[in-house]
Amino acid sequence: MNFLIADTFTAAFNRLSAIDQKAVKASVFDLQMDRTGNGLQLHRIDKSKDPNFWSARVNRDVRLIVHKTGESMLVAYVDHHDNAYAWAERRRIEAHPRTGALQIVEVRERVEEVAPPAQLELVMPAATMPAVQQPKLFAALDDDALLSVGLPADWLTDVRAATEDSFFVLAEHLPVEASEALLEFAATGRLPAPVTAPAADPFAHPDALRRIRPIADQEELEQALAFPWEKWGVFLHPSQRELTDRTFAGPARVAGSAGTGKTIVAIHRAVRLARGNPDARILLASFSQPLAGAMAKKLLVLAPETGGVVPRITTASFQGIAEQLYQLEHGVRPRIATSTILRERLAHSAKAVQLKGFSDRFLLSEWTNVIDAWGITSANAYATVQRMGRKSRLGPNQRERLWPVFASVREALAAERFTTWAQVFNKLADRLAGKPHKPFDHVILDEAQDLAPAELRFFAALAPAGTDALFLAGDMGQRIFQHPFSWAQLGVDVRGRSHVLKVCYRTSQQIRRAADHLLPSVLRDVDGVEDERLGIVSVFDGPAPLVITVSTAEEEATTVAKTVSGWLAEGITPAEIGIFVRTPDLVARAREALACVTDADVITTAPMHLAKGLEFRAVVVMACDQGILPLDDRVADAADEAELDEIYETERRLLYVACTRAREHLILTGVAPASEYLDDLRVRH
Ligand SMILES: Nc1ncnc2c1ncn2[C@@H]1O[C@H](COP(=O)(O)OP(=O)(O)OP(=O)(O)O)[C@@H](O)[C@H]1O
Repeated sequence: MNFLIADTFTAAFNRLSAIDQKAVKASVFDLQMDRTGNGLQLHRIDKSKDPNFWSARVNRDVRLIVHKTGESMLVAYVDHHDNAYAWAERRRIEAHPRTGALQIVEVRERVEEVAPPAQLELVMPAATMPAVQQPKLFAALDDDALLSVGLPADWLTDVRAATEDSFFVLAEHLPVEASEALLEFAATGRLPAPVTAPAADPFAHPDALRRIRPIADQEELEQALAFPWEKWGVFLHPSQRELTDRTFAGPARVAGSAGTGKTIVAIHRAVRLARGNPDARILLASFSQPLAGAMAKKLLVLAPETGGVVPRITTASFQGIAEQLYQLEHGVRPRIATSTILRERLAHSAKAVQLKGFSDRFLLSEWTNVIDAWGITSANAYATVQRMGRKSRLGPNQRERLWPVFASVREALAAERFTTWAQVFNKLADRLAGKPHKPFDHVILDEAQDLAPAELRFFAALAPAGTDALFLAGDMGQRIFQHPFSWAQLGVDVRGRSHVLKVCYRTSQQIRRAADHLLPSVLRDVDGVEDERLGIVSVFDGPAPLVITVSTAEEEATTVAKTVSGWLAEGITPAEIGIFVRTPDLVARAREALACVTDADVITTAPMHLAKGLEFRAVVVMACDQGILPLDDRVADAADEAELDEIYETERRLLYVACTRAREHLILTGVAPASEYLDDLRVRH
């Protein structure tokens, strides 16, 4: 007999007190050992429409709801006595007649039972909103189309009557595959192709595996109950599972907007590869040490078994792993030239050759993004380099004049035993290329959109080329540190092996939609790989983000303090709040605003660049003033119109990253005249 648990059970389990949870765990373990349930006093739930629902006694008050057939025992729900019964009385578990996926269907009897739609707050002030009757979102879809995406027949009428505001309330009652497909239809006018059933087994359908997981043994059960709030540890979206399980003949990439679970896929994939081959050595790396640390923690959730796969998965930051390998080779850490040193050496060399017409900023940027990034070591190489991502054109004469400056800086740095990160990565890549044995079998990288050329070369060389060697997770819309360049030219060709995730788990529909207005709907990289950003759906609903422009910094501080205090009063903890500003200097403005707020020291205040990869229940993006977003200093850096465009776009992406850290609440504040980007967020959706 199959033993299974449902996500409705883990979610309900999570809401119980610690004492009740302990008792429930013991009962579920008993049930797994003795699947007849004889020891647990099973009672059939007579009032349920589904004759296979039974209750099992956990303690005086708590009841476990199981669904028992000849072939399977499914742990479906748990709650205090009356609630547990009420839940089971209103559910059916059955294979959907069209898709074949097993579903937990909420029985739909009377239309008025569904709560009226919540009044949604809108970004625009109410006074300026025209009072329009909302169109029915799905009126154009016939029964056949609605059933094809897994909508239970009971809900056809409600869905056809749904408007934009009422749909989210309704969506909570529907199986997720149906609500996601309908949201995608609302966003794009297209219904996604249904997931085809692989076999006659309704439990094996990819949509069923999102909510119901077969448990093979006690170890798996322990893992599933160890961190019930980490739903991703047990239940994956079919598109996430597919990318976790698939074998790729060459380098592959997972893309997707913020919060679509790219990191989750990267971690699952690492564990899957490690479990699949007991000798495999895997690198799971991310942009920074804190992000690598966060992945290491999640890895333990997914593979808690001691002595298991975790020791074979190395988690590290991009620079961290390079530093370790450098140290192994050279016995010392690399002596990295800071940007102050570089600026000083460049100015000195420019003066020595009496170079005119190029600013110090330009020299540093050309050094960092062209000479050093691409490892240019000769005048010839500089004459022909494509200066990828540098939009300003440089003719042969200009390059000839510039080269002696860069050549002398290279010599000066070498003489002082300085190196740069790009040199470290490039040298290690060269060394690895000649070695028959590589340090890893599989390399998985998160935040791949911010890889520099030398870093990509290095990571591509870390594992033997071939099946599943390199897997990259990233979102072009969040590229904030690097100029774009061709991955294919460096041998990392992901064309045909690039997949986009479309379900956003982090950010409410309202916040995600507003943030999406900051970016184009399709992003294309240098190799022509496209990320389509239309049709992304969020799995939950919340208040619309607020955009507030005030006249003075004091007024802004008062607004932020009031908002944050309101969140705290609502039960959001200080650790669940993040405040982001454009530059490190502005962090003081955020701290001052929090001066009178309780437990303010636990609230994260940071520059936007450090927001990457994080998430908070509530976020404030402060100081969105003109001159700050985009940052005047950076705009002044632009060598020409084309470079100016790139700077504007990068600043926009930075704001997108900051906004998409928010799960439920987002507020943006600025002192007038405010950042022009705020107008995009204010657009009525
Ligand atoms: N299948 C899932 N079920 C439930 N929650 C999920 C699932 N997949 C991801 N999540 C949750 O969604 C949030 C975002 O996931 P993750 O950090 O992997 O997204 P991301 O695409 O890497 O985001 P970003 O691009 O912003 O770094 C996390 O809280 C994660 O736990």
